[in-house]
Amino acid sequence: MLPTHRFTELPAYAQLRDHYDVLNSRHLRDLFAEDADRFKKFTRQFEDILLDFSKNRITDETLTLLLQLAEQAGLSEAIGKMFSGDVINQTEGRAVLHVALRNRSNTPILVDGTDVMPDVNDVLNRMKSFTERIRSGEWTGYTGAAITDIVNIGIGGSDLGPVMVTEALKPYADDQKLRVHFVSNVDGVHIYETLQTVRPETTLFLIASKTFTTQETMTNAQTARQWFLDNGGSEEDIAKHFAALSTNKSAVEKFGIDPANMFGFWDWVGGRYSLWSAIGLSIALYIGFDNFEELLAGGHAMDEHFRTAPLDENLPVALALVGIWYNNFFGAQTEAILPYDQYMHRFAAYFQQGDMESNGKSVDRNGQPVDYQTGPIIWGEPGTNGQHAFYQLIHQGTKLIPCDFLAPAISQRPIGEHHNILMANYFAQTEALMNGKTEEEAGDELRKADKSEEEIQALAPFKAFSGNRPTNSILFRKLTPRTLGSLIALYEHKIFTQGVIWNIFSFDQWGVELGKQLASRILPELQDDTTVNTHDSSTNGLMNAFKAMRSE
Ligand SMILES: O=P(O)(O)OC[C@H]1O[C@](O)(CO)[C@@H](O)[C@@H]1O
Repeated sequence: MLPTHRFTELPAYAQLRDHYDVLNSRHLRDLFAEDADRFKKFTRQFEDILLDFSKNRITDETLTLLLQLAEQAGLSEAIGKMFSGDVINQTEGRAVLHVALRNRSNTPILVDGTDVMPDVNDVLNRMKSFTERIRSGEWTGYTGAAITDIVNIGIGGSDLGPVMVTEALKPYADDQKLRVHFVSNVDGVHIYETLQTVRPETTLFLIASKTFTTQETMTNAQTARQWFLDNGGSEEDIAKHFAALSTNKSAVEKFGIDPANMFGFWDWVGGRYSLWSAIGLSIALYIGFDNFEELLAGGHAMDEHFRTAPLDENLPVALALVGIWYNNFFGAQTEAILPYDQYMHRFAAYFQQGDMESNGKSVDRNGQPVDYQTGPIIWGEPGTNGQHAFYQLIHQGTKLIPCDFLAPAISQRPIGEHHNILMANYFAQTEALMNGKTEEEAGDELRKADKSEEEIQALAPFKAFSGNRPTNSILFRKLTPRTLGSLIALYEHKIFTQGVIWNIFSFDQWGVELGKQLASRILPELQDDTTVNTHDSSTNGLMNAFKAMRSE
């Protein structure tokens, strides 16, 4: 069990409120002018990853108070409990052990008195030999031809992680010919379009679902199965073309997948933390098992840092505290994740689930409604594309949007001046957001451009930037599997830290249930043309309009 507290009653909370009143009127430009050591003070290094959080509206005192807040919330104890397999997902009665999946040191981790590492290693070994057989062409489809295409069918945590990682690590798949496809949406368009591009005799379907009951995944899996049977495959051939990644053995067998092709995991792996488990099989197939192990090693290295580094040297803790500062004291509603790396184009989408499904809660660990803000809205796109879309609002809008800027020093595809141009934009953006441009400076520029004093007066207010807009810069050497593993774990532990401090449960997701329940009640009502009158007037009206439109 995690310790509980009242977030707003922690002594440091009141001190931070008072401190906010002082700091809110300070400009980042002045904070930098006053303190030559700011960069040194507010950067933290972990292996090849540098976190610079100096361009935040903080001082030494802010950081001290935020660290006290973390200590008073029992963060150190909570970290210990997660790593030791305590039942910290209390509403589901489960431990939270994605860290065990990447525990390369193999130190025992006990759940109910049993070490989970032998089972973890057993599945990893099976994934390794399966991956090698598929990639080498030893495993063949029903015509004797090697597998060329992997279709992962899954949704949420059984999709977003593998999609994000396979995109991010595309350069590591250069050596081989396997293509990966991902089908998640129950919209038939998704499976239709994917099946257009593959052939049954050379395709391996991975049915990825922790529960093996998710409506979208089961529907897509049945459609894939039928397509396979309709296009040359037989029932006996299914064993060569379907594998399951799941915790639910009986449902897998019922679906007709050979238990030898099932790669299991455990209830202590949350869906949105599962890319490190058998759910990562598509990743291993795509980039090879050695690279998959490097990804795990990177995650493990960050775990060890999070578990052992003092809080004030701890990268996930720094990210979490800065986020809390804006979320709970400045009233910021959102956070943008902006990778300056095209291969990371699904990174923000991945952490939309990671963060929002974890910390989108309004009841605290005492079962009481919270009277403070919890998880932020996460969004973002890669730079520089975002600059030409939504950065206007970040620079000059009325909302405070803390942003994380991520970038590699070394491009995976060094072509001409591209990377220097990309990085020039990366550095320019955080500098611009911090410093802004005064009306006076805007006026001087207009004067240099020979504008009349009248024009200057009229235009300067529009050309000024308030600045004082906070950013974190996360600079890393290169987007290797190891570094990506560390970056993912960095954000995972940030989310955990914030959940502990907000006194909420970060590892359940009851908020997704109601919609699922209602959809299964509505589905039979859509199966004929009878007028619907069992809901409110809007839902009835919409369903009846839908029925009328489809029969026109
Ligand atoms: O892997 P499953 O069981 O199909 O679940 C998929 C997703 O559905 C959810 O339970 C809720 O939408 C997610 O947490 C999970 O990642």
